[in-house]
Amino acid sequence: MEDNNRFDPLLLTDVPIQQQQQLQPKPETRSDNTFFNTSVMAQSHDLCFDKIEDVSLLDGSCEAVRDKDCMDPIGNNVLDEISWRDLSSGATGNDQAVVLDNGNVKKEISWRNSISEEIGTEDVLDDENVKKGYSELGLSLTSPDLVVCSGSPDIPNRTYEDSPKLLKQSSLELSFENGITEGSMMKDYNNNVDEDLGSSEASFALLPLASCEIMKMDQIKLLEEAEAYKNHAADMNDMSCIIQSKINEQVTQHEDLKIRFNEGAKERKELYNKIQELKGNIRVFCRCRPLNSEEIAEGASMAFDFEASKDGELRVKSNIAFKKNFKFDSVFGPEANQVDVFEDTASFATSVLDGYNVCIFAYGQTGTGKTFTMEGTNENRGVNFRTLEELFRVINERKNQIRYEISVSVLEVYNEQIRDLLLPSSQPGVAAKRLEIRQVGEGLHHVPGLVEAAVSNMGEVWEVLKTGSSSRAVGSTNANEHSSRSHCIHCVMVKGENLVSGECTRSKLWLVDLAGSERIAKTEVQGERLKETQNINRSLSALGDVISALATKSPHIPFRNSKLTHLLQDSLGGDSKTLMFVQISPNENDLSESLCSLNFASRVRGIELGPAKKQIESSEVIKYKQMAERYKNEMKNKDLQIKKMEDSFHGLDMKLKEKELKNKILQDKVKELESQLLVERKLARQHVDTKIAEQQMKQQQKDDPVSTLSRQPLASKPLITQKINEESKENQSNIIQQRPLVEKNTTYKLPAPFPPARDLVNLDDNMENENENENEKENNPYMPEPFKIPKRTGRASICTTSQRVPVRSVLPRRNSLIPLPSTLAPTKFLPPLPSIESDNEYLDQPDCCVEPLAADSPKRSNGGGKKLMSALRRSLNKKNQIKSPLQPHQIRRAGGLNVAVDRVRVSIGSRARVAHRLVANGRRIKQQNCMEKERRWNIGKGAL
Ligand SMILES: Nc1ncnc2c1ncn2[C@@H]1O[C@H](COP(=O)(O)OP(=O)(O)OP(=O)(O)O)[C@@H](O)[C@H]1O
Repeated sequence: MEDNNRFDPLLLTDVPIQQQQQLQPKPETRSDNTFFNTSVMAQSHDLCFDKIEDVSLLDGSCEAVRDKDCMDPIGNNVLDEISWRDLSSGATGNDQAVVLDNGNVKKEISWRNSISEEIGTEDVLDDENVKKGYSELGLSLTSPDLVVCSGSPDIPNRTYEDSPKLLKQSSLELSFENGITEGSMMKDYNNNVDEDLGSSEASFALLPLASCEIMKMDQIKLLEEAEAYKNHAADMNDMSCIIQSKINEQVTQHEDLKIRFNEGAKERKELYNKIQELKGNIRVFCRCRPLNSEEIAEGASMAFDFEASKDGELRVKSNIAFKKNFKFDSVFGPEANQVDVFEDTASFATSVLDGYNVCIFAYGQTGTGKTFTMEGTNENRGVNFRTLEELFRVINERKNQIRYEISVSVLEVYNEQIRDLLLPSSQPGVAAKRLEIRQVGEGLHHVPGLVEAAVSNMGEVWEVLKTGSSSRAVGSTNANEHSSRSHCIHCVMVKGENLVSGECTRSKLWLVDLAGSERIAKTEVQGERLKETQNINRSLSALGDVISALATKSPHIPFRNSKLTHLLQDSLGGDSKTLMFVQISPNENDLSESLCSLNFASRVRGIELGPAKKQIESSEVIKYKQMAERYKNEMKNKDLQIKKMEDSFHGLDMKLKEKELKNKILQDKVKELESQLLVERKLARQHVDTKIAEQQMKQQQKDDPVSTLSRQPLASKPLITQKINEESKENQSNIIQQRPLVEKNTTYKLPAPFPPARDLVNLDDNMENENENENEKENNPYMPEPFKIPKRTGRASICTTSQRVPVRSVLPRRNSLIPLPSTLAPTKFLPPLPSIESDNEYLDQPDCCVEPLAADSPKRSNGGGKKLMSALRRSLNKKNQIKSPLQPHQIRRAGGLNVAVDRVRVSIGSRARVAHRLVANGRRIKQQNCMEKERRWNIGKGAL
């Protein structure tokens, strides 16, 4: 069995299993034990040749092998052996000659086994010789196949021509008969050995016999081994099948495990993210730059142990006095590239598209790689570019469900001033437009007037980023050749509209590259750089205060202490997701600064703000927003209208004042005219009286010349006339003084209900008559009671007709003897106003009534009286006209004002101040009127 397990390296290693199977001997060949039987020999030969053929098959052909491996001694021997075998079988020609019985075979075997013992003597075959012989024969039990195939390399070169000699020898050997004893055989054999030992040929002579024996042995072994091979091959086949299936099983199991592991890792990450979100959505990544060439040249050593650091842990090297480990969400060592860093950052880009506000900012000491991480270089683009690239990638993925609009703004906070880096004027050295932060809603801050560049692809994005970057304030310091002297902020505004649900989102992504904190003593900055550094440090310390307040859940968070914190208020306040890159230097010399940054970052990581809020705008909200916008516009328009109205009111107010002034002037004039008119009227009346008296006298004289003579002439009462004249003058002045102003009529109230229009004139007449009579009475107490005209309806004229007026039996006497002026002063009158209003006004003024003519006046019948009456009427009209032009205006205006005030009240609602002013104006006017009235009354009283 042990042999069975021994595999020929040639067969097992180089020959495929199938070919090995072909090499197996046929099982029938084992059924016959007769080795020297022709058939057995033939079989054995066949087997050998088969084997050799197979060998030749492996190498191409026997010939090929021979040609190819002619220098190989083993190969040569094998081939020689084969050729010899061919020849020997062919040369004997008689199969019977080689027939041996089983007993001989056994003997032969036993001899072989005992040969070494029996030879025993030095001169026969010592061990060495046996070994030599064996080796010469190529006997090798350990490699039975090679017994056939190999010869000893020590065997001298034999040629095919040697074969007949060997064959002859072989034939001799094979001619032993069955009865040959072991001893004789040994003897003969020894003799032969003795004979042949001396010469090399003798050894060759032994070969055929040995070869046969060996062949027999080989035959057996070959058969056994062939069987074993066969079995083994079958086993191997089975085994290989099993192994193959096991391998397949393992592979599938491995794949399965791999998938499950990935799923598990993903789930773990999601859960971790959820925990982070619940904690407060501030995540902190730590990144350390590699040592730069200068540091390497100086022989600086690494302050951190990144190899030992794992799973977000940062270990400070132990040889340093201060030992501390920090824990962050991710730690990127010096060997980490931009792709590695962005791998963990990409999820934030997706969050922006999902409607969350996101803020990513880099913080750290100057020269630690903040700008490298955020902006990167052309070859190694940073987070800014990659995040936008990711945005567009996801937008493209979601293009069938959601429509997005992206715009980018770039600004910087330089020396506590906000500058727009996309404005063309923002070139270095050019005074930039100053911008301020405004609160546009609850928790929403905005910088009005900031340029928002709409971008739709990465080409446009890159242009915007380049423009912003080129305008940024950069200076050279000891710590960094291209040190950022300002906080650079990219604001990406994302508007999303879900095409299916109609849900709208409006979110912002802030990408902030902070200016580096630096120790002034260390960097030795001066002048402008010093000022910049102080501002940078101040704003970073304000950021630190905000972080501390947030961490301690202070009720007041000092966001407004710096422009930077004011801008980042929305991001740090809790509604958004925040990622902070804390950048550190690997140099041991910078350890104190690095530790400061790391402590700060740890505090940031400890802040718990609660989950981020999705910035959703539902369709309803949008509708209401649009409505609010519309109303806002309408309000704006109304405000404009009100302003216009205010202006026009102001103009009207001015005009009103002007007109009041004019009015006053006119009133004065009216007063003057009225007094003039009164005088004229008195004069006219006197004249008329005189005329009447004259006529009466004449009439009386005619009727009764005697009595006329006995009567005291009118001229005999001069004193009375004089008295009357004096009284008349006094009355006149009193009347003028007592007479109210025309405008007073606007507030003057009629004592009785207003009479119908048609009665006005009659009423007028009656009133005039009454007044007249009273005046007359005053003037002349002896005067008899006048005749009262009964009230009539219908249109009445001042110029009454003789038919309408009843003849008075006794006419009153007039005492006035003052002569009339030759002509009345011509006055230009405007045509009388036909309105009732004017009549009313007229009626409102009892002092201004036209004196009625006596119904029995002889003037009625003559033209002179008519003329006078018409002159009086014209005068009266003139008075009316002089008085009235302003009055209707005033009334109308007052009405207009009221209406306007009402309108204003209706239209502007809360804007009552305009109306108030107008009302106040109205009130003022009224007050003025009252005061005027009072004043006049007082004057009047005083006069009385
Ligand atoms: N991870 C990195 N790999 C290779 N080089 C880096 C890395 N980080 C930074 N650098 C290099 O270090 C130098 C300083 O980096 P950078 O200007 O980004 O620092 P900074 O923190 O922005 O400085 P400052 O605050 O002064 O602006 C640059 O030359 C940059 O290329």
